[in-house]
Amino acid sequence: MAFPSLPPHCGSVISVVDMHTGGEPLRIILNGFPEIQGNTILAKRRYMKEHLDHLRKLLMFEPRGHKDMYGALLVPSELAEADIGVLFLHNEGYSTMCGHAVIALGRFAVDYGLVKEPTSPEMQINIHCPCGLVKAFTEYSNGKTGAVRFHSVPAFAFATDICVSVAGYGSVTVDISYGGALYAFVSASKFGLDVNNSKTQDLVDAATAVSKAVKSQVDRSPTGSGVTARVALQYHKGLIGLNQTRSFQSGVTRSVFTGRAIEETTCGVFKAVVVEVKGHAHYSGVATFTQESDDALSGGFLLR
Ligand SMILES: O=C(O)[C@H]1NCC[C@@H]1O
Repeated sequence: MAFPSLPPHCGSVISVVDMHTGGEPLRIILNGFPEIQGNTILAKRRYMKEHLDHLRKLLMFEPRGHKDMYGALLVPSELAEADIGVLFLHNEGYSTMCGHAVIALGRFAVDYGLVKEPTSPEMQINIHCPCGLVKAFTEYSNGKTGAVRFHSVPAFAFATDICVSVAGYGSVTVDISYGGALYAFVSASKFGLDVNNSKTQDLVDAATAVSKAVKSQVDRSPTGSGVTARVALQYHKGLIGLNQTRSFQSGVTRSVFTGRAIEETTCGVFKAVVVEVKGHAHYSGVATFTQESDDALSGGFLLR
């Protein structure tokens, strides 16, 4: 059936491009947003949180999104070497780093002409994230973008063998490591679980319990910043050397990221490493979202 004309729309209209990286969604905002004020990326993040949080909920929550939706809002950066700046959005707020988003943005920036004439076999894109400058390298040949690798901000083991009390599970030993965001690592076997074979909900329940004690989460993809933090932790423990590539598979989607420590560095008082993470992102859609003034649910809601 052919529709002769579009129905009338009123209220705000926001256009997005949807991608996913190993199954983890990313909604990139194309237009329809007001200007984000602030002289630095962190000031812009605060401005968005204080003045435009309703737009995060509009795009991340149902009926347009869902609890696990992620978003990227491109903003100008104050760093001369940055090609683009980005704020990351999700169901709870604004993260400092999002590796799966960086992988998707590596393609998007080239495909949407946000950076100068692409070069083959790879194009470097400097992405200013709230955690700092992240260098993405996008494969490019015959006019097509491919896999993306990125170099993290310095990553380091923050604390190891920390005992935390986890509701319902008792005392659990965790390692805490930074990969642009802080992660707590705990062996699934301590919960009688296996990341490849256990039910996702059981893993989520265990991670949520640990999260309540030390803050963490379970992801569809292997998690870019999580892989970064994990490689830094393994390097710190002497389990891997420089340039030793490890593969990390999502127990949920089976998608794979690779990670390796490529260089020693420091971050304040911590011995740190620059970690390279590589993965694939794909486009999944283009959408224009609208909001009607008489829709009581138009601001977004979450059912779980
Ligand atoms: O890849 C990442 O780093 C992100 N994925 C969802 C949670 C993390 O921020």
